[in-house]
Amino acid sequence: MFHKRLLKEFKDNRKYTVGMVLTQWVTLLSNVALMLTAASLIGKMSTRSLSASDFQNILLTLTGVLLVRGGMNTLNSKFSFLASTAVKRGLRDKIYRKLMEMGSHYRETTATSEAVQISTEGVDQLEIYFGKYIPQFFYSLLAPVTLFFIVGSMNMKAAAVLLLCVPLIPLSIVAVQKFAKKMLQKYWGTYTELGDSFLENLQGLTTLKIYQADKRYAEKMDEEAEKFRKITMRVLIMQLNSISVMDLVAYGGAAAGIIIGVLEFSKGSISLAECFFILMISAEFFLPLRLLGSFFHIAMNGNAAADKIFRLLDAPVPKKGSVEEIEGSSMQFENVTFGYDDGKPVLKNVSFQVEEGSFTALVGASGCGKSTIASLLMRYYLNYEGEVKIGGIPVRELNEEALYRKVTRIRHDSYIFKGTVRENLRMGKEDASKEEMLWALRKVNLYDTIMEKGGLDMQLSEQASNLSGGQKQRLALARALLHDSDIYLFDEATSNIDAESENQIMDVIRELAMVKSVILISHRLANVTDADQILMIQDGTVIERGKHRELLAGNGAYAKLYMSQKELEKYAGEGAA
Ligand SMILES: Nc1ncnc2c1ncn2[C@@H]1O[C@H](COP(=O)(O)OP(=O)(O)OP(=O)(O)O)[C@@H](O)[C@H]1O
Repeated sequence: MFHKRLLKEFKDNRKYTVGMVLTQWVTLLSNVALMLTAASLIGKMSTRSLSASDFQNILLTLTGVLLVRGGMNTLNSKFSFLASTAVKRGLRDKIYRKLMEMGSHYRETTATSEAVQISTEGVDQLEIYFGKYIPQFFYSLLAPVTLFFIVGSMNMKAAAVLLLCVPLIPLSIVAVQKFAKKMLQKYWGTYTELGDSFLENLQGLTTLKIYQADKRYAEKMDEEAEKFRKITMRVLIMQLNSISVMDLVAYGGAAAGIIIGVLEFSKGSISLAECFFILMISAEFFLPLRLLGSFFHIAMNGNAAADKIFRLLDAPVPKKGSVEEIEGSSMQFENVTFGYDDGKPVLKNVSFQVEEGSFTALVGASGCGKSTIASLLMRYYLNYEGEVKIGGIPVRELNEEALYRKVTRIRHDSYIFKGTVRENLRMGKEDASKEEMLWALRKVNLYDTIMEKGGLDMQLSEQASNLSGGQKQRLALARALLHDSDIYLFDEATSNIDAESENQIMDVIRELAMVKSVILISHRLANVTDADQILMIQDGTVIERGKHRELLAGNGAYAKLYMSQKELEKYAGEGAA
């Protein structure tokens, strides 16, 4: 019935729940007063003993009831609003803080689309849960008992029949609940899956178009949408059916009470006025529970959403490091073994040292583990054996801010934000002066291009789609230069771009390597020949290490790969000529 954890987390909301129950109860009492007055009026009409003061009474009662109902409704809506906004704000705040705490690690437990869905629609589902369902639950217990005593004071038999029929509604709700819980979980699962593929397909639309796979994927998404439509329809059918069952019970119960009332009147046990009152009030025994039943499915949906929200809130947060300052900029891998979720080791007993201010290149076939090494240095994963150190301090102990001040990673798909060039550059250095920004643009040979397009105020579209691939990557490099960290990790920073941009970027990297510690991951071995050390990686293991000349002389895997690339580039060059 209730999500215990939700109630515990928001126990401050109890005062609003009490307020809502009380306002509904006072409204019920005022309705009873009105019905009693109306019933006595009818009674007097039957005995022809009606006087002018009776009309006055009913008018006064009616005005009083209207005023009380109006006041109570306003109060009720206010409490409902306060309860639901407190929950929505509280939960969204918790989700936000959790996501901030987890940083990029949140993706290990929750897909981005799911995080968005649960913090928007998921949280909205709880509005009715707290604002309507919970108070209605308690009011549904209070109302029939109150009415039992009022009707019981007139006729115990009718009151007992009405009260005994009331539990049939919750019984039907419990029966539906058993069936509904699984269905609603499935509904949410299908919903988030659909959101996931929608987001992914939208982001990859250009790729899908290029490979003419958009139609196939559209059909796949249609199938998923159809699956979602079917489960939504099943949920709606279940809700409608259960409301029909509740209606049957509610109106059946009220009819039973009315029949008893009429029989009692015909036996002379109650007056006509009392009979009329029972006739008018009997439905009130059931209406609160019936309304509860209609909120029930929304509440169950809220329960399923709450499960998802708490799964995110309970996800383990990677241990925060406490070291706030890193002195040196050397790097060490000491017997590091690591695998992703599937447990298969990607890095096997990797050890190497990068001296402060030196230039190290990581090379090897695709999938051998180069980027994984960069990810461990960036502290993206902590569940490895061995030790990864920066400046002699294990990265596990490093505070993320300190690490990001120390290390800048530039990937082949660096993210450029929609906005001006200035805004993007200032991500690298918040207080960068105009001169510094222009210096960085000159360094990466982008100054003239940007000046032609509006200078630092040039508007960049989403993902900088109004720049070429090479320009975009050079802008990312300019931003990284402004960051001015002691360590730079270039992770395939020159892949997929034109040769001119590649050469310009490589010139900057070489220059940078004279004053900073640089690790360069590159497929193209011609780019790494100047490195102080080259690590040749194969299947997650460092199989060769040394300078370019040493490795060539060794005639091992590196030498073979270098020669074969050289041959290929020679043929390509000749072909182009
Ligand atoms: N997030 C991840 N989850 C699971 N497996 C992953 C993940 N990232 C990489 N892998 C796997 O780990 C292995 C090493 O990947 P990694 O990206 O480190 O290789 P790489 O040498 O950088 O490759 P490339 O040169 O193609 O970029 C691959 O088999 C890859 O499939």
